[in-house]
Amino acid sequence: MSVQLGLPQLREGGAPGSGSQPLPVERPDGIPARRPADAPAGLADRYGRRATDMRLSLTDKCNLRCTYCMPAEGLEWLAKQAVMTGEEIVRIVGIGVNLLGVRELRLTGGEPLVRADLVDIIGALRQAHPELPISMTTNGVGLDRKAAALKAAGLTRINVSLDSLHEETFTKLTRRPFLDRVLAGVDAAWAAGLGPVKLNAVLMRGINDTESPSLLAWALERGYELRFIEQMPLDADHGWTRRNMITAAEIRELLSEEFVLSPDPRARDGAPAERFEVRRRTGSGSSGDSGGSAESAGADSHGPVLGTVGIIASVTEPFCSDCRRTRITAEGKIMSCLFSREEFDLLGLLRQGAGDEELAERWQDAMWLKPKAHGMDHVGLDAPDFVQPDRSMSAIGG
Ligand SMILES: Nc1nc2c(ncn2[C@@H]2O[C@H](COP(=O)(O)OP(=O)(O)OP(=O)(O)O)[C@@H](O)[C@H]2O)c(=O)[nH]1
Ligand SMILES: C[S@@+](CC[C@H](N)C(=O)[O-])C[C@H]1O[C@@H](n2cnc3c(N)ncnc32)[C@H](O)[C@@H]1O
Ligand code: SF4
Ligand code: SF4
Repeated sequence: MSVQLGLPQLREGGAPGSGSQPLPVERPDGIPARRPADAPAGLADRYGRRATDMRLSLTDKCNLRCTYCMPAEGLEWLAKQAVMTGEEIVRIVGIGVNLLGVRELRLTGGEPLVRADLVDIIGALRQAHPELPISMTTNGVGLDRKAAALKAAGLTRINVSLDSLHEETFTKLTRRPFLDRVLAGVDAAWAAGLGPVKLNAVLMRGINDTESPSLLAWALERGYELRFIEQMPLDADHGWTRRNMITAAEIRELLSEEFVLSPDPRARDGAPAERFEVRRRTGSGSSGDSGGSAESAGADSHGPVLGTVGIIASVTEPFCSDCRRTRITAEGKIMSCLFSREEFDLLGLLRQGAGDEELAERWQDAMWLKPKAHGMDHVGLDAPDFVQPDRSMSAIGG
């Protein structure tokens, strides 16, 4: 079970703040539950990082059942009243932006498009924060009908998950026959001006791994930025194994059959994706000579840059030391790390009548306790002491 962090016990009907019990000074492991008074401003943590990128889950529901995320059946949805309303979302985002230094917002889920009030929520967020970059990660089902409205409401850009261009493979991975609908959604997002359109593909051994070069060729032709993602242990079925996952080194090797990758000179800026410039492999057509690492390709030897590709290597090349993310789940819980086993019930406190300042302080306290990496004090999703969160990726907000 996840631990609920530091929610003060309020007197019945009483206002928070003066009426609340003080938070425990120390947790059993000796870490103070409140951040020290001289801690840096904003959403700082004990490891010198500061979260400025907020990822907010709009719902735990989804219309696909990707094998690396959800079970085929049997996952219960949150009760409607447990999920943040549009107004609550706007208030929480406002606290993050106005009081805590949040500079970017990502809407995710579950599947954000299944929320009937999605366009209204985006419109209200945009009205409150005219300059805030607001992006969304979606599976793309139904996006063809909503892309223009999302753009008009103020969405800045979009990422769409697309693991395969083969109907059979897509259906096997997502357990739903919706490839055509996703492709229509990707095109509509581009046409609506929601670019740069980024595509996410989780590679699964023996299913879509060998398709990676053709998926990249397809994306490059259309001007989409494809990112390959290492599968993480966040599936409801707990089927992940380190041995069976496709690593970043393998991804580079697979792509080297057709392409030459060289490091993108732009700064990474804490992004999960390491970006590479892509050129088509010319000459002998030899494959596999990159040894799993990016080559320094001369423009003449391999032709012009066709675009970029990203590799998100959360498992084998983690980027936790520069993590700038804070997460809010659909039921308004703060998760300081994707793999946190401790959550802080911000929505509960809000519904008890807490003011913005108090909510901001509690958010800071929760982030102060952010683990160093992978929910622990060290990296290692395959480490013996790693414990997979109770929630699947869909319920956390990926
Ligand atoms: N380990 C880890 N992986 C993350 C985290 N955030 C995102 N990811 C992974 O990165 C993938 C892509 O995330 P997206 O929501 O598409 O966006 P992004 O790559 O963070 O951001 P942009 O490139 O700015 O669009 C997710 O599917 C996760 O697999 C994180 O905080 N920790
Ligand atoms: C949880 S989904 C939520 C948004 C939307 N439903 C979608 O699929 O884009 C966000 C991202 O998490 C990724 N994801 C889900 N489970 C994952 C896992 N076990 N390992 C790595 N990435 C995962 C998906 O591929 C997707 O790109
Ligand atoms: S990855 Fe996204 S689309 Fe797939 S099951 Fe999870 S939440 Fe749904
Ligand atoms: S695993 Fe945790 S610390 Fe590492 S990048 Fe993801 S959210 Fe940040």
